[in-house]
Amino acid sequence: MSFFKRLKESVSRTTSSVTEKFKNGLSKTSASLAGAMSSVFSRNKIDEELYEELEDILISADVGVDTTMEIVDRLRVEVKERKLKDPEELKPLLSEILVDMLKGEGDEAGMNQNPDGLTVILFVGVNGVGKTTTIGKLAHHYKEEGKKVMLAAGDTFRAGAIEQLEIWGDRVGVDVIRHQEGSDPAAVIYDGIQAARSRGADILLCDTAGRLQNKVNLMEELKKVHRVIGREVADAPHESLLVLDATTGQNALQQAKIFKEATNITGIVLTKMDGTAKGGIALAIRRELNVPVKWIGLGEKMDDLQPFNAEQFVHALFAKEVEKETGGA
Ligand SMILES: Nc1nc2c(ncn2[C@@H]2O[C@H](COP(=O)(O)OP(=O)(O)OP(=O)(O)O)[C@@H](O)[C@H]2O)c(=O)[nH]1
Repeated sequence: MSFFKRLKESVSRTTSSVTEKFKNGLSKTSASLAGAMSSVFSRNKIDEELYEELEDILISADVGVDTTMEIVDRLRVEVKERKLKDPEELKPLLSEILVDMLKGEGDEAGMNQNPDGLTVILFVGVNGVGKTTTIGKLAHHYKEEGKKVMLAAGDTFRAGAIEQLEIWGDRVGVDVIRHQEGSDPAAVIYDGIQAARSRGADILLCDTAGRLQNKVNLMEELKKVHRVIGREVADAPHESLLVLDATTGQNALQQAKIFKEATNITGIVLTKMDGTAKGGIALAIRRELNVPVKWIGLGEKMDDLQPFNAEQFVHALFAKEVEKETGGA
């Protein structure tokens, strides 16, 4: 069976609204990639020039130089092994390689949760990347699953951050634990844990301030937060998610590298994918950081935050080609 057929089968296992969300959210990236690639695939033979054109396209989609080289090298090997001659045959092969690379080495992008007690999830990232919005959307997601969710307003540094989280708390209908602006984030999160326990919450989502200007401060603050959480709840935080704005491209990658040096990151949330034509950044982040992308922001609505899925992602990029080959069946 061709890879496009397999891809279609695999995405049809989730509800069609999820597939539509991925397709709509990634339509800018898909349009720009598909447009650029059509000239590659309509060449009359697979040669060095074709590979070079493909490299340029991937790099300009923010896939990053190292990741692009890895993709094209794998393509060359497979073309030789499978004895492919027609550039058209590269489309499904390229999609297959992208799915494989986005999946990583078998580590599923699922969220680690406490099987018997409170799950604590920590959010880190610089201001303006969509951290508060992501916490709000995730609170909505878990509430829809029937979980009791609470929020801890640990970004005590940025003016307005606490109020913004409270607005989300009201909107979603979950309690927010807060202190005064400027207070100790670890103390807010400590109180959050106590309140979550006494109110029987399943999940506590903790905001933090993302001060990148001073790495030592950032490190110390996050270390203290981790220490407090770990002392109160065994094996917590269960996830430490770094929120990155996809529209900032290679800058997001740089931020991620600094955060990764400062603290233990278990997953990435890539926001605003709907606002960029350079969604290739997801690949660069996955490969260069070796941290799974766990959630993806595909729009501003509450249910536009989706669990990341490599097949859905690649399917959305090549949706037109998949439909063409599988005949819309
Ligand atoms: N289109 C789109 N917009 C998003 C997405 N995620 C967040 N936003 C928007 O990005 C803007 C910034 O989001 P915030 O949540 O305020 O940013 P923030 O990271 O919390 O800022 P700090 O509180 O300073 O950390 C808001 O207007 C959000 O609606 C997304 O996936 N798609």
